[in-house]
Amino acid sequence: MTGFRTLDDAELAGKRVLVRVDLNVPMEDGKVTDTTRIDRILPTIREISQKGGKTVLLAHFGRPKGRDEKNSLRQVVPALAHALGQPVIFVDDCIGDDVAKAISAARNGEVLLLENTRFHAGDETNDPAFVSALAANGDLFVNDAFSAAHRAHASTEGLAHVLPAYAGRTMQAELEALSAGLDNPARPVMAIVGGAKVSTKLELLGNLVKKVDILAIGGGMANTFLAARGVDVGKSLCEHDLVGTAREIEEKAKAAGCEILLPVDALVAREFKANPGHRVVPVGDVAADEMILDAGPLSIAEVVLKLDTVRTLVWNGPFGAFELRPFDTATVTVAKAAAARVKAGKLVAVAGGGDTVAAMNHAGVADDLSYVSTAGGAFLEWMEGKALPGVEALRRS
Ligand SMILES: Nc1ncnc2c1ncn2[C@@H]1O[C@H](COP(=O)(O)OP(=O)(O)O)[C@@H](O)[C@H]1O
Ligand SMILES: O=C(OP(=O)(O)O)[C@H](O)COP(=O)(O)O
Repeated sequence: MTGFRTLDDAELAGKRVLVRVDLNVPMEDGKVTDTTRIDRILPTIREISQKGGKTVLLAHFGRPKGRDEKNSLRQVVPALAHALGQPVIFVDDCIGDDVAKAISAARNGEVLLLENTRFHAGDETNDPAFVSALAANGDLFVNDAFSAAHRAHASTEGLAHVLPAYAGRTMQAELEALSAGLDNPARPVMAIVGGAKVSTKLELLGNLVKKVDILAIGGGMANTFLAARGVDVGKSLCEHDLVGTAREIEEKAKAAGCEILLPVDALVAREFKANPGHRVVPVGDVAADEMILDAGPLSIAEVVLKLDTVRTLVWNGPFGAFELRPFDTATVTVAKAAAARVKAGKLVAVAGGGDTVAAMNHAGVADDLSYVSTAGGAFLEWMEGKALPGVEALRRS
């Protein structure tokens, strides 16, 4: 890979190597339910250990406001240690003397995981004092978190300016695979954007509609667009204060000649749990106390038909609450349809995002798509053609 220093360029023996990774993994009852993000960082950690460095992992989990046990990275330790096949030393802060002592006590080749960087406000504000406090415990910085590279945070961007900085093996692999698959995508291109992170992903659809021919919208994102069209979505996940933005995106799509597909029917329920009483309704018939939890059969059929008209698919965000049956139906059906077309050589399909990867694994197609990225928001911003702060900071000056 040109333009970046990689682990090939780093002198690692005896060094304290701060490695930014993405451990924002799907969890249920305190257990990791999809280990893809963990599995992808293993090559970097193992290489640092083999070359005699101490790996000091930095990561965020969730979007905490201050310290909160629910978002502690301690709960990720068993899955990480199991995948790595060696113990992981957990330190319950990411800056300060206790961190320094734990690193100094560790032997070369050992692996430490520091507590959630977002427990300190300075991470997200990229506060220079917090950057210095993080940097005090490292000799080198390796960024292996492509999926968090759209964030200009202290642990993703700031550190690269104060320590010798290198791209990790996953960062390298993601950039190479996305460039190879999508730099000049075969047209027409369809994007599917769903999921729950409506406010952070809605804005970027305004640019995405200029890059793709069809945009199929699902999940909480679709509910916000439906509300913008005057549909009553009941208790559904929906950012009502963003309906103006949704309308603007529809206008931009029209101007750019991008077709927007919204669900015409839905699976609705009164409770957010597996196998509740649910019904299939046209989107105009959602009762005030019901939630849309998945796209309905007509909507699924429309998306599957469109797959036959496009040559490239990019996908972030599930169509529904796929962790709960039967609200995995739309995501699983479309995933299988995409995988079949990839297998037949008719489609290049790239899917990405922490929960999207889990959904593709759940559908049993993760190995059948053209590429599965660990990144969701970062992947969409990369698709838009935006410079990602975490990547830009790694470029050789
Ligand atoms: N209609 C819906 N209502 C509530 N949650 C939904 C709905 N559709 C999808 N979701 C949720 O969206 C989450 C994934 O969203 P997001 O974090 O944006 O995806 P990713 O991590 O792949 O980028 C899943 O946990 C899923 O349950
Ligand atoms: O899970 C992540 O992104 P994704 O949901 O877009 O895949 C990353 O860890 C970034 O998390 P953030 O969107 O809270 O900054």
